[in-house]
Amino acid sequence: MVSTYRVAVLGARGVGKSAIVRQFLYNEFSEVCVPTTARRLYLPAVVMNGHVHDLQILDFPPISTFPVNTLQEWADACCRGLRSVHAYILVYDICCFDSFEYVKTIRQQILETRVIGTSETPIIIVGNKRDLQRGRVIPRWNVSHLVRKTWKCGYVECSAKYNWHILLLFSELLKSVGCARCKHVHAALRFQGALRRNRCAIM
Ligand SMILES: Nc1nc2c(ncn2[C@@H]2O[C@H](COP(=O)(O)OP(=O)(O)OP(=O)(O)O)[C@@H](O)[C@H]2O)c(=O)[nH]1
Repeated sequence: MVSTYRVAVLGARGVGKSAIVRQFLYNEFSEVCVPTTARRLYLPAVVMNGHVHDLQILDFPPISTFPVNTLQEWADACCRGLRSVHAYILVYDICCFDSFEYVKTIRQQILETRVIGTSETPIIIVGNKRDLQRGRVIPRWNVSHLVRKTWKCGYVECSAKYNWHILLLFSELLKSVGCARCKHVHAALRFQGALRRNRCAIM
């Protein structure tokens, strides 16, 4: 059986959202900063522990506010599909304080606008640009403690540039969306990559 999971990647301008997705899908990284102007949909299939999962990864440009209802979601083309995903990846740049504040705000808005009675949509907080560790603005322990203990969210630090912990991020993601088969997976779990690498549509 193939399961399909829809995931939204959100974060402030230039934190590396697209770089993370492209590193995961294509094993490539570019120093050139090309601002995302419209949401992009990637449709990889991922094999994990012998099971195939279809992912729909939505890479969003920075949004000003999370849509409070379905009407607002559909009125703004950039936000379409945002409220109905199975998980959120909220990315910040470990060297940029404001980008963490952005993540805080968006997370709060997601919680406030969540439809009462629906099951919780997992949120994973990602600290990107770990290779620039010397420029870190908030101690790792403080963020990790806040995110894991207080927010009850997953926390991963990665470097899209050096492909460090990118697979870990997506394995955490699959685990968090309740993939029963993946619940007892340990660090040795292996992704066999995106099977249909070229399935990328710009919407
Ligand atoms: N050093 C370093 N640079 C990175 C890393 N990830 C992304 N960058 C750089 O950060 C810049 C922005 O990367 P993008 O992937 O375009 O960021 P984004 O969040 O998708 O940007 P917008 O969608 O326009 O908001 C680019 O110049 C990347 O090369 C990383 O892990 N380390």
